[in-house]
Amino acid sequence: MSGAEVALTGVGKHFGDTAAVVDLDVVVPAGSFTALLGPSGCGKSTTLAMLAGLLRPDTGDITIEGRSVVDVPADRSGTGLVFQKPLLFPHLTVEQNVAFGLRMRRTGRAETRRRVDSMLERMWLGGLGDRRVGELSGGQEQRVALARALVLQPAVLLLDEPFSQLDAALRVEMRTLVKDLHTESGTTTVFVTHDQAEAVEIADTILLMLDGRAAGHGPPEMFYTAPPSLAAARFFGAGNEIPGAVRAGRFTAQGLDLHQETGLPDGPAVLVVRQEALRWGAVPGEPIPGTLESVRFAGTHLVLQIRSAIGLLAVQVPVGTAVEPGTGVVLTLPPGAGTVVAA
Ligand SMILES: Nc1ncnc2c1ncn2[C@@H]1O[C@H](COP(=O)(O)OP(=O)(O)OP(=O)(O)O)[C@@H](O)[C@H]1O
Repeated sequence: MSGAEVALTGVGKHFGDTAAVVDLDVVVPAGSFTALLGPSGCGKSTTLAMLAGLLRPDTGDITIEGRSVVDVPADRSGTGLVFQKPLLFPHLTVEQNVAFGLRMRRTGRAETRRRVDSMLERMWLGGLGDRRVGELSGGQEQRVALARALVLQPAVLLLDEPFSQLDAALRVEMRTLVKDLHTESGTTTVFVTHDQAEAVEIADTILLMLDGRAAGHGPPEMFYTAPPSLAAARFFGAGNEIPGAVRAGRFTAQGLDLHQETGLPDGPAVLVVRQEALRWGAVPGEPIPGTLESVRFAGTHLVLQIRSAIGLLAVQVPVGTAVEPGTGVVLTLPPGAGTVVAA
């Protein structure tokens, strides 16, 4: 089944005095792979639980393909859910776990067998159908949990940090599997993670949540090349923050016009520039003279710290670049390399 559009309008949820989710207005496009990203406690799991119909929002509405699901029981909302822990039925076999939902729906015996068998094959679980789930590895258990959700052909697949308990190599394998499944089925997928690298790798769209609120929604590249706020830039590790001000659409720092255009109104602002967006040496762009203070080996590159008139700046250069601390150097800010955000 192909995916469905999911829309949240003014969605909020409190637990006592804690505002877990505040006024969330988001449209998750049909067929997208959306990462719900943010630090611990920002409201990701609460949002997912509301999408799944496990929690009722205090305010607002959630629709799937235009139909409100706020008062629809979780098993009828058209969503499939996989948690951090597989939560399989321990007394059932792999095959019985995967068939469970179909049996509940009174799907015919032959049809159930056909769908379960084909799902087990697809999940590299062929031959394990008769195993008790207690005899499986962590990765196999999580594949059974995925199979159990997907065999029902949900319109929306909801995944809450599904691989966080697996080791690094297995996580990479499972990400590839989930991405391939998404490509094959087109099922709208919402994937909760606190890991920015995982979100960038797996998703076509990221919804960043900070303190219960949406703090940016767009393709992964957007958060690198045009972060919507200082907080969003910091979450993605912007690298350099140059304080300054906007006057008539131009950003200046320490009286220097860095030729960065912005639509922001006049007032204090910060130019965020990733370490890899600054250039070492005089190339086309805004030259920034300074003194090389330190050099740090970072595995795939060197990170240089340069003292300049606009503050201490970090830039990445290839390993092997000839650098000598204490010497005068020139960095370049290429046109459009930074983003001006409100302070
Ligand atoms: N059942 C609950 N009762 C009380 N407070 C809750 C409950 N569930 C969540 N919260 C609070 O709501 C806020 C958001 O929690 P949520 O679990 O949605 O965040 P999260 O981003 O998923 O965090 P994590 O990555 O740590 O799972 C937190 O402050 C949390 O303590």
